[in-house]
Amino acid sequence: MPDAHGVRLEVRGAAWRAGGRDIVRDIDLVCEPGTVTGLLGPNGSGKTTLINLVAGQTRPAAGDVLLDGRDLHALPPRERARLVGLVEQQAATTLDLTVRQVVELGRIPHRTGRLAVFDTPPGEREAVDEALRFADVAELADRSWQTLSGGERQRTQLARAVAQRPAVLLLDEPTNHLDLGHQLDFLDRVRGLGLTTVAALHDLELAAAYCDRLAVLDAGRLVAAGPVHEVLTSALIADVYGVDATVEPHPVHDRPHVRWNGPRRQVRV
Ligand SMILES: Nc1ncnc2c1ncn2[C@@H]1O[C@H](COP(=O)(O)OP(=O)(O)OP(=O)(O)O)[C@@H](O)[C@H]1O
Repeated sequence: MPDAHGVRLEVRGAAWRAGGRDIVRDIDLVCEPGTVTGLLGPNGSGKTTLINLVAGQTRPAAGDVLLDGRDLHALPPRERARLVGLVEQQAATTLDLTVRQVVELGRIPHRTGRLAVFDTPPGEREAVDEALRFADVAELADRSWQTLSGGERQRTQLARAVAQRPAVLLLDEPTNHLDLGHQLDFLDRVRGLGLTTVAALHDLELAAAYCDRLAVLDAGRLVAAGPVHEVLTSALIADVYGVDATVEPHPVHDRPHVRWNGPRRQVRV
């Protein structure tokens, strides 16, 4: 598995525009090395947009993304691809690849010379095998990607990102196809990687249980960021999600536990 070698990620005044409007703007966010940051916010609030900016997939219209002080968007593409691993919300491909071949794609940024895409060099097979085991997809290695279930695809994409051995791991709603057991297992394993991780999550319970810090987007603006217990309050849930909820310490793990009572507008006071 990758050593704990996360870098410091800093987003400074970042903005991105499309369709004549600001999709995100004035985003200032610091993620210390090896920490897990949960990115929260309602549908359309800009989580995927911010993740794509940090992944180097899109360029900010304003501001910077810095990795250990270096401008991510100024790095050579291959170096950027080595440093940042991305598990997208819905990874689609029409190619008929096996699970092993999908995971091998994670090694491409590390290759030098004129090796064919699936011509795995000696020594690299180990990284791929480790990643397959890590994400619990080793038994699926020879299966066609096209035949996988949603959860199996998500775990395969995690294996690809782990095989890449990045310094920053970006996860866009990584647990949305996973059953409860695999959700807990997935986030537990991700924490164990020790990478600087940003995960867009809709499940507030999971975010509270597995993240060190939370960052909350609302209509493209960062409205809160900080340690989980400071950010995840009933006032924030009411403001951002329009939901009446009670937040109290979880009886087992002492992290915030969210109990929703209903949409805010229907709650009588
Ligand atoms: N290329 C684009 N052109 C126009 N609008 C866009 C474009 N990309 C994203 N948007 C809009 O920007 C907003 C933010 O989208 P984004 O996918 O970042 O939200 P999100 O917080 O990830 O949402 P969800 O929780 O639904 O996945 C949405 O209103 C979306 O429709």
